[in-house]
Amino acid sequence: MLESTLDLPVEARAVLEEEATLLERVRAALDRAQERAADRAQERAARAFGRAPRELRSVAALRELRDEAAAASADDLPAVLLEMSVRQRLIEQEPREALPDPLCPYLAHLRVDEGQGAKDYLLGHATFLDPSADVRILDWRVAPVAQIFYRYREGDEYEEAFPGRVAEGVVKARRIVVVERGALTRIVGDGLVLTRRGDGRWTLAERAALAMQPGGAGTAARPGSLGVGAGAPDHAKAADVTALLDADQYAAVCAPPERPLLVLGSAGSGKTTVALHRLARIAALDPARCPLSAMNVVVPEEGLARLSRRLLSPLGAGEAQVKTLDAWSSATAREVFGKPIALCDDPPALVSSLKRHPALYSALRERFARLAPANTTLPRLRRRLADVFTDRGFLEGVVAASGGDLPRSAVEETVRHTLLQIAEPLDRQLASITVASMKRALDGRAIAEGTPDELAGTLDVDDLPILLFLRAARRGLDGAGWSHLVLDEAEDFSLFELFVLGKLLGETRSVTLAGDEAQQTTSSFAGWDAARAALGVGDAATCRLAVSYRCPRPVAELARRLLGELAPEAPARAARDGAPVGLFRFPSEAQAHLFLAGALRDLVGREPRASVAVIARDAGAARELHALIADLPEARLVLEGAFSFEPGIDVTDVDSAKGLEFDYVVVPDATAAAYPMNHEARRRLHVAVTRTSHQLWLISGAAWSPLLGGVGAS
Ligand SMILES: Nc1ncnc2c1ncn2[C@@H]1O[C@H](COP(=O)(O)OP(=O)(O)OP(=O)(O)O)[C@@H](O)[C@H]1O
Repeated sequence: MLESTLDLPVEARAVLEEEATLLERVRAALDRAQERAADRAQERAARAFGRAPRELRSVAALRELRDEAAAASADDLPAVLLEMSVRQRLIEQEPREALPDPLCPYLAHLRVDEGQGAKDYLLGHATFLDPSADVRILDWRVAPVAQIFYRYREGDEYEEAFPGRVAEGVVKARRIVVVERGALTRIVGDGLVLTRRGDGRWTLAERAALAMQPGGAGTAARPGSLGVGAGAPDHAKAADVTALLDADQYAAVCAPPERPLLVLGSAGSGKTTVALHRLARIAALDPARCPLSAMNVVVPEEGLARLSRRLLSPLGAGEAQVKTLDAWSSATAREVFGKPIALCDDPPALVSSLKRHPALYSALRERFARLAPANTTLPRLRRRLADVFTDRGFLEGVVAASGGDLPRSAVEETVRHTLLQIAEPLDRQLASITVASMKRALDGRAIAEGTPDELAGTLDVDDLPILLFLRAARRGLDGAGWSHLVLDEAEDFSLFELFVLGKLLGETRSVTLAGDEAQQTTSSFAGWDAARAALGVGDAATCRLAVSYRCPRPVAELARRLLGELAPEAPARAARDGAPVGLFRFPSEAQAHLFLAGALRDLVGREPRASVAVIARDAGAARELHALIADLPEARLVLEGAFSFEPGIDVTDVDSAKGLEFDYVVVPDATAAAYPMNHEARRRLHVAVTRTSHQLWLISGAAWSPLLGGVGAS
């Protein structure tokens, strides 16, 4: 340790020594606590079973018994199995005391002086106190001291009302601490950043200077080279975001649980982070009233659902239910209507747009204002919906009210699709034929498979929220008993979905909506007032996050330019500088692809820990690109959101990548054909580029997208 810090100035060395000593003290205290916990568990076992506890609880002994069982004779087997089950139960019953993880016991260090000498507090995900060792680790979710950490900076005087007292003092030290596999690897103080390099030596940077380096990696991007070192093997792990929350984010996280909250902000400003931290805090504050099993997160896409689960787990909230909108509406429809509903796999995009549009919501409210509750059974609602979607006059009214969002062709397309869906399924038409083989096509498939007849008898997944809305509006829905609800990427929820979710939320009203209108990728957004009203929380407080943390400045600036007139008035402040955006245009698509494949191969060799996304305009384009690098073990085609979040290259499309982030993003088709001059293309390209946390490349094998304006020309 000492030798590895010799190059550092005295003060930096002192900080490092201090943190190393503190970590050592914590580790020793945790070791002792673990031993005590084990002893207590053994005593309990001894009391309960009257047998030598250590021997009973031994996992090794259980393994031996398992081997014995495999070789036991039929006569001996019952006795061996009985013994095994007793031991297994004992091991399972062993109460797990929630001690902090010794390999990463805390995230931050706060030293305060309230007039009686300095006192050290550590913030982590679980509370652990050992006064005799002067160790205080506090759970950030519930400890009042966390307020001081998030609201003040080093040297600040503070005054905070805590339960039963007013705390006054001075912040002596405020440091974010990164511990990886039990070893200190980074200390971020308010004025300095200390990082342990791969060779074990420590380096020092000014905090402000660090923010100006691309990806914090300290390496400049070379023109034509993808990668700034973020995924290099010796790159230190980033600090836990829980320790990084800014004062506005922390205030939103601490908003009263019963108060509905709308969290707005540009891409990468921390909306998901705030929403999930708020959920975790509410559960920790009152686990009896707000059990995690009754907390729900609903998001539009599978990728974000997976990411949300990963983010909730270290916050101690891994048991919260995370669902996609489609999974939620299918499960709810099954529950409410009491039977499974056959769904059409791939409804036409235009029909989906119409079914999610706010103009349809208004029109249906009016049309069914007097629907009798008795007419809200599934068969009757289906019939009424079929009438609606084959009523050209009504649909033309919806298109006219859509303000140009929906083209006239949506009317015919919806009528045609609905007629196929309400046709009598072939199975039923052929019911009189009893020989099964006669109901199969020549290739052995079911006779309707792959034909328009396959649609007969189905509904679209977008019909389910409409059916549920009609049912809920006329007959109500039983509350789901949820204690908190998070709706992320809420700009993509339809008013039907919001209405039904609001009814299920019932009296609780504990809800966090997070969204960004500039990122809407479906036709459903009706404005935040309408969204709040449909959800039944018209009085929700609004919090606007102003700093863009994910994207480096060049990417944030490009993203804003792409939005053009759709950009919010006040630009978000980019938290750091970074590598310039790479722009590469080639005369043909084939050349563009060859160039990209080469750059990706180089990058995974140099930075095996990097996450790279190649975000194509749609699934078909993603498939083609993946074929080019399919031989690379690091390359994965991800179309249904099945992201692994492992290092490597995800070749995917805009819809799948929504809400996610990657070290490096490549848009392989920034062409006029893929992103023409219209609002939808603006928002989609904006979503793609803002997935970047370190470096962005735009590639075109034809004319640049006009949305890039002067950027592409240069
Ligand atoms: N205060 C902060 N300091 C540093 N990093 C932060 C901070 N808040 C959030 N982040 C990081 O910024 C990134 C973006 O956060 P998050 O995904 O919550 O943003 P978002 O607003 O939901 O983005 P999007 O709208 O694009 O889905 C994440 O890597 C998160 O850990």
